[in-house]
Amino acid sequence: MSMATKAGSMNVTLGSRLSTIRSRRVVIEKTITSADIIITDGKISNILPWGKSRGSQEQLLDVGELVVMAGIIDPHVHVNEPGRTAWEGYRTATQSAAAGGITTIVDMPLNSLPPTTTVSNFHTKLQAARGQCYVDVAFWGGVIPHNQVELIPMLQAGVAGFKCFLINSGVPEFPHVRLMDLHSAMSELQGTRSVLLFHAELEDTKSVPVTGDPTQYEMFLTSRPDHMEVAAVEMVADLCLQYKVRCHIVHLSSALSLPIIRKAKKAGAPITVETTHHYLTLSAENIPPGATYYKCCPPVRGHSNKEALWNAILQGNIDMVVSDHSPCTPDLKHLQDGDFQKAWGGISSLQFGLSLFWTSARIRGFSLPDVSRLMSSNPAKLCSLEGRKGVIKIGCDADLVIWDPDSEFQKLKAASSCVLQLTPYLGFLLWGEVVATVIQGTLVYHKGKHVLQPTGELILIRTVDSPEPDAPYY
Ligand SMILES: NC(=O)NC(NC(N)=O)C(=O)[O-]
Ligand SMILES: [Zn+2]
Ligand SMILES: [Zn+2]
Repeated sequence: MSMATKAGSMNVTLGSRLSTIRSRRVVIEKTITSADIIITDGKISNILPWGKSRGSQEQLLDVGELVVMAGIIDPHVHVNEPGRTAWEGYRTATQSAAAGGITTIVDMPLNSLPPTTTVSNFHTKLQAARGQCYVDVAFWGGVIPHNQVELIPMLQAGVAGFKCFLINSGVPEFPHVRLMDLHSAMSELQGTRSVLLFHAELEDTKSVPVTGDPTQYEMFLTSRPDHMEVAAVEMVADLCLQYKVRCHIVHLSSALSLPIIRKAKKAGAPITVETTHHYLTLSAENIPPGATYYKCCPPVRGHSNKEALWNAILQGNIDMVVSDHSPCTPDLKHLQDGDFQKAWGGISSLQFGLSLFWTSARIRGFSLPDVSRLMSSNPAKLCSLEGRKGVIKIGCDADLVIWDPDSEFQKLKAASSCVLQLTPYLGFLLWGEVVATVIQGTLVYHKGKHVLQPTGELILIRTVDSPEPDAPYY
């Protein structure tokens, strides 16, 4: 369903200044209401009943029945620039985000070279991002052994919080932490209101090495059993209760860890948890031999685990749904030999998150306000983006996503180079066959003007003051 047919009188030249956005379906917290969203100097200044705006008609964008809601915030994105830009850079990552209705991404501290583990490395990262962002970008700092002296300075420099690994991260320059490192990091962070994110898997020292055919997905899955996550989550929950520092479990893959998190929350631990689109969309039973583009850590597990994750979200036991967009160049995925043990662990889904989630959520009893809570407001709270001073967010002030949740399912079409350029096979082999809701447009705001980015072909509507044809907004 194209924007035009469903929208009202779109009598505004895209890329112009807007003072009102009118819709019959504006998602505001738990409600969906007909409203006029009033914009003053690029910020939402008021929300009036539908039709009540006194703004000029030329600056009115009436999107009819299309849904308008806060842009998606994805707090788990690996943008590997500088250093591994060929895996993913800011230009492609933020174009892909805009193509999928995501208006803020929070960039993980690893896979770029250098990793964001010192203030100086953070400044290198910021330098690399400037001038390439099509949506807003905030940044996580990294906790690794012996860098606790860098934590407060990184916080003061503007990172949104911190991330650490409890198991090999896959890149040598970001070593995982041991318990003693966590005690020093948590002591540093006590009282700062910051947050520490955990890749929660612990090496299984007791287990016998898994042998067998490395092209069989089952062998890889057996090598990373649920109890590696359960043991890690138990350790995080204990630390969280001990230090009362906000802790967040990233990419929860196993539902078996959920009772621990629920119990810790009840005991007063400031702990939250996310799961990802691939754990909610894919299941182990359907992963063919050698299909290493499905490899991620922790692994995609079985169908019944996937159903348990969906139930946990419905019951409010999982706080948010994110991408864990972790791309690499196709050669690193060992597509030729199909060796799951050797292949890079990471799945690219940034552009497709909202479509993937809504495609299943809409038939599982979720409402649009649920989507906004799970994919915008809760992630915003995680990263303290709701106005905490000091968190650096660069890019343009991207605000809203406009879409048609009732659109016929269509084959997901990679609109931006992020999925196509870097992982041509992976993007399509993994998601190309998925039919899902397509996002119509993302409203981004730049230098006094709103730009509606229709997705599909991701046409960047130039703002009148952008120097060259597809200049980045920032
Ligand atoms: N270095 C990575 O990007 N790792 C990521 N890889 C995955 N998830 O397979 C992650 O989030 O752990
Ligand atoms: Zn991880
Ligand atoms: Zn990750």
